[in-house]
Amino acid sequence: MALVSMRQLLDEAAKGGYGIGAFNVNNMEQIQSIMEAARETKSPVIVQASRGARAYSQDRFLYHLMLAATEIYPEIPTVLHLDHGNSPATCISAIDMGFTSVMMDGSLMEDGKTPSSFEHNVAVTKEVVEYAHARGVTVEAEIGCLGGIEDGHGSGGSGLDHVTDPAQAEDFVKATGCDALAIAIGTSHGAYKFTRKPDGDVLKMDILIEIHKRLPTTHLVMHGSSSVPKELIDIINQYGGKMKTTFGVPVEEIQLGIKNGVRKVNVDTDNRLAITGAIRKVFVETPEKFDPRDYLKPAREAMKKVVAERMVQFGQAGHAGDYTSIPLSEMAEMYKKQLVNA
Ligand SMILES: O=C(CO)COP(=O)(O)O
Ligand SMILES: O=C[C@H](O)COP(=O)(O)O
Ligand SMILES: [Zn+2]
Ligand SMILES: [Zn+2]
Repeated sequence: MALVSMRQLLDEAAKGGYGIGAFNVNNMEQIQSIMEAARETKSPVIVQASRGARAYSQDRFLYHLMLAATEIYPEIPTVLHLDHGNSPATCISAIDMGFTSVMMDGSLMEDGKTPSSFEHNVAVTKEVVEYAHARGVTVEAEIGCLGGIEDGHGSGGSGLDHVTDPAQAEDFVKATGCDALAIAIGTSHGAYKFTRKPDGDVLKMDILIEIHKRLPTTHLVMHGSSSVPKELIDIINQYGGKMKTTFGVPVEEIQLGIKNGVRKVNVDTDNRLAITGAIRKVFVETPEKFDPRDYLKPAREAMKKVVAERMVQFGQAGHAGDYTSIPLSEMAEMYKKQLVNA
C-alpha cells in the first residue's frame, strides 16, 4: 500500500469517534517501533518528521524507510506527515519528496519563534493549501501559540496570550480551507509541561470544547500531548539520569478532547523517555556490552510498548482494516470538485 492522505485517516476517525496518535521519528528504530505497535493493535498510523528530523536523517533516508514500512506492513494505512513546517517552501519540499501530509505552522514566523499576525498565518497557510490540495496532500494549520500557561514560557511571553481564540479559529478555518487545525490550550512541547497534575487553570479543555462547538466538522489537533509518565522518568533516574519531577497531559484529558473533535494527538516526548530509559538500563546493568543492537533492541521494544498503549487509549486500535486507501490523485480530484468537506 502506498503512503496515504492524512485527511482520509482523520475523516474515518471522525466517523468512528476516535483519535489517532501522530508519533515523531528520526531513525529506523523509531519507525519500526510504531509499525510493530500498529500491526499488533491493528491501527492506522501517522508518522511525523520535524524539520530537525529531516535534517538529522538527510530526509531521503527517512522517506525511503517509510516506503519500506509500507512494503513490510501493507495492511496498515500509513501517513507521512511534516511536523511544524515553518514556511511554504519547507512544506513544498516535503510534498515534492512524497510526504502525504504537511503542517504549515504559520502561528509563528519563519524563524519558528516569533508569534506571527493572523494575516501572515492566513496567507502562508492558504498558499500551502493550494499547492497541497492540487496534489491530494493534507494540510494541518495552527492558530494560537504553543507554550505553557503556568510559567508563561514557550512562544513569546505569557502563555495565556497565546491560547487560541475560538472566534479567530472559526475565521481562520473559513479563510484557509485547512484540513486539520492545531490549537493552543496550554500544552507545550517537551518533558516539562506542568509542575503539578494540570487542572482547568493551566490546561484549557473548555477552550477546546468551545472551538469544537464552533467548528464541529474540523479535525482538531493536540500538540504537546505526551503524558510524561512518572514510571518512565523513574527508570531514567534509577539508571543515572537527572530528570526533575514533572507532569504531562493526563490520558483522560486527551480522551475528553477526542470526545470533542480531537482527531490527531502528537506524541514525541513519551517515546524519547522510553528509549532513553531502556538504553540507560542496559548501560548500567551490563557495562561490558558495546554492540549497539544490545541497547537499540530494548529501546525499540520500550517505545513500541508506549505507542501500542497510546493507540489503544486514543481508540485507533482495531481500525486499520476499516477502509481501502484513496490514492492521492483521487484525493486531488475530490478537492477540486469540493467533495472534501471543510
Ligand atoms: O507536539 C509534539 C510534536 O509536534 C510533541 O509533543 P510532546 O513533546 O508532548 O511529545
Ligand atoms: O515539535 C516537536 C517535536 O517533538 C519534534 O522535536 P524536534 O524539533 O526536536 O525534532
Ligand atoms: Zn505554533
Ligand atoms: Zn508540535
